[in-house]
Amino acid sequence: MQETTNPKTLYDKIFDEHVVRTEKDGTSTLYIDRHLVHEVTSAQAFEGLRLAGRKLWRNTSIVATADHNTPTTGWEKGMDGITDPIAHLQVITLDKNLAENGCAAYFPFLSRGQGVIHVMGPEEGAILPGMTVVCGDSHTSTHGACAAIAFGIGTSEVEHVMATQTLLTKKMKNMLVKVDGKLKTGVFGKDLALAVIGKIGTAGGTGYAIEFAGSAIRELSMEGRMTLCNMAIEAGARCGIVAVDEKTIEYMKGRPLAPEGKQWEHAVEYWKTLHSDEGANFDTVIEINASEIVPMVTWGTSPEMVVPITGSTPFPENQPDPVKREGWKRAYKYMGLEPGTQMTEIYPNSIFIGSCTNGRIEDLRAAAYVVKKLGKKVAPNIKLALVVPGSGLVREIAEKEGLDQIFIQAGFEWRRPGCSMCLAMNADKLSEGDRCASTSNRNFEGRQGNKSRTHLCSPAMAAAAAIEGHFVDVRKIF
Ligand SMILES: CC(C)[C@H](C(=O)O)[C@@H](O)C(=O)O
Ligand code: SF4
Repeated sequence: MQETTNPKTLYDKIFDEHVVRTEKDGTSTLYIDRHLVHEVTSAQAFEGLRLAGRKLWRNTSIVATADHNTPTTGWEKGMDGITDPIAHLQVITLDKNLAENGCAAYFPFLSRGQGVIHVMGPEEGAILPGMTVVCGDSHTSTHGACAAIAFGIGTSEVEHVMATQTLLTKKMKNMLVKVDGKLKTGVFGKDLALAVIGKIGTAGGTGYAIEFAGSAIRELSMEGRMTLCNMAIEAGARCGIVAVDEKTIEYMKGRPLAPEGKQWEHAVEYWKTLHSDEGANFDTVIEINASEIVPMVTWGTSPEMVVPITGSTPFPENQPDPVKREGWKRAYKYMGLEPGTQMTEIYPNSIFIGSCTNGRIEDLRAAAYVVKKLGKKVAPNIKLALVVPGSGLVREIAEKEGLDQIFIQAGFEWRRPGCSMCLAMNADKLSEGDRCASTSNRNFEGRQGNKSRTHLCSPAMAAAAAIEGHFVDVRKIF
């Protein structure tokens, strides 16, 4: 008799490999391979363990850094550079917890390798194909780009993983976002991410793991795939994932925590099986033609409030859903904008290039390319233009390539790595009424500072807005 195997999605394949047991109600005990840790969501978990007299089940699963609270200037002042007492305490508590408990790798504040956990993690080879990866941070979805199941968890779950190396969870449904065709020059992974969210909405992916597939995804670099998976959570999906291909394997090669020699060969053999099987069943399929995607910019206070740069802000009366209509009206008030405004007529006064969405080297290269090509200084209406590399390594590579000088000479500030102005948890904040072109992933009310306004876009778009003083169609620059 011929053996028949059930075709599986990539997500189901990795999930099933990690299930310890499944209860009748579908709750599974899932084994966790990699635990990423940062200063904001780990302190209580470590404290919980201590109080219970427990040890870490496998401290070598932990890779950690301090990123949210850390300043991006004044590093010469050492720990004193952290002026906020709570932030200061969180950062030294992380130091203490990791010294006491041990880990696979730790990049403390002020160290050369420090960076946003979701930028530094893949660079270190901490995330390998086929792994289950968690972190007390919603943008853990980023690591699905490495063909891993990666998702954010809460602080009590962080403690559970530390104590048991497992997590109680239910299998998500499978969604396939199939993107075929070619992205036009000047259109990036970020535009694709915003286009997907614009299409399915911020709740479109709720309950799903989204696999991104199709020729346009194969064309994306690993960095581009990370940008896309990073924003899966903004589409409501806790987890985004991309199958292994040659780019994935090439990316892993020689990374500090990647396997070597015989183990590498073994690993690669397994990694090559990490794709959805022919005929695997997806609960939902969305198809997108990459060649139709135009650079995108958000106009409102949710990532789904997004339009192409060639368009204008929408009219609430055309929104059929009454809840959304009210949301739009509120967003207009908050953003200080009118319906029907051409996107190219929006003038930010601040620029933020960085974050775990777009703080990678190819992002800085794209931004620097635009700055150099336009050949001018930051526009007079821009009072603050920050470039914040996502990690120490990104900063080093950028400096070797002279990107820092391109930015500095044009009037940008070149900062140390960290979450920075992505969220108002450190000294990099906007003031009331400020309007920012930002390469981050969230444009919620107050996200970058009390009563500040955020327009999400690609690094090329943010760089162009810095120089021209307003949003422009960056396709013309490339
Ligand atoms: C602070 C952290 C828990 C939070 C997250 O979970 O994503 C932050 O990184 C964010 O981007 O809002
Ligand atoms: S860069 Fe922003 S989105 Fe990413 S982890 Fe930091 S705060 Fe969260």
